[in-house]
Amino acid sequence: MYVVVNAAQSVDGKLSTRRREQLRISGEEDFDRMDRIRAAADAVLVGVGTVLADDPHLTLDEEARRVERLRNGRPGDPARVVVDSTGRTPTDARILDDAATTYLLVSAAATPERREELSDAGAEVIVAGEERVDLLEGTGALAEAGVDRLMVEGGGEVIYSCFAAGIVDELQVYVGSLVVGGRDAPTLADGEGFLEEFPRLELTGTERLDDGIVLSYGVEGRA
Ligand SMILES: NC(=O)C1=CN([C@@H]2O[C@H](COP(=O)(O)OP(=O)(O)OC[C@H]3O[C@@H](n4cnc5c(N)ncnc54)[C@H](O)[C@@H]3O)[C@@H](O)[C@H]2O)C=CC1
Ligand SMILES: Nc1nc(O)c(N)c(N[C@@H]2O[C@H](COP(=O)(O)O)[C@@H](O)[C@H]2O)n1
Repeated sequence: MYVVVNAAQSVDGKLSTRRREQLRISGEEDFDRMDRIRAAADAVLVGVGTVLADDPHLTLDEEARRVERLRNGRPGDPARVVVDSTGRTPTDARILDDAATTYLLVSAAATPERREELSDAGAEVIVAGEERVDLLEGTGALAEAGVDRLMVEGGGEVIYSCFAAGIVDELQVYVGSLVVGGRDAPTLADGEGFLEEFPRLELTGTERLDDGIVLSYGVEGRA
């Protein structure tokens, strides 16, 4: 499976404010670029923190659906994936509507009753891990379900875990021209943080879009 992480951050590395409310960092050109990455993916993944904060839909806009998905011979939207150990995704979340398949990666900590409720709400529930979702196991199950190319949109906890699990092949970051600040505001990679064996990146491209810049990286050690 090929994994591409895409996110938008402020100049000081924040994904949103300390209140964790959705913050528009990208402009129109960058949202179009994001849509093209979504269109090329078999599935788009976020953490439950993002679902609770943003209630995202994670579908394509009409133009991306028409041009990109059809061009790749795969009409329709990519699947949606939520990393959600205990099954906190609300059953009326937009991500559970019938616009596309939605996989919920839960752990054994999600009760059978909660798994059934989420399944009744339309989710394909996959159990991976004991306490927290085990991303290697979870992405392995997604690969078995036919996901060859996965886009990770965030937030900071899940992006960190993807790097820690060693599954990231490519990182694209849009750096918007604003300062957000706040020691408790989510950043591109939160979690525990690395003390050694930092993921090393190779800068593969830069592009000015809107009033910001896209930085593209490959991850060293990934073919
Ligand atoms: N600017 C951007 O591009 C984006 C911004 N955001 C922002 O990020 C914020 C949400 O980010 P976070 O709070 O970091 O939440 P998150 O979306 O990264 O979800 C983290 C949660 O997922 C669950 N989880 C289960 N297994 C896990 C594992 N193995 N590793 C990590 N998490 C696991 C935990 O409950 C954890 O708290 C919101 O403010 C949202 O608006 C989110 C996506 C993109
Ligand atoms: N690329 C990007 N730029 C921003 O400025 C953002 N705030 C985000 N957030 C992500 O986009 C999701 C919204 O998806 P829908 O429009 O609901 O499909 C949100 O949940 C974040 O993942 N991304």
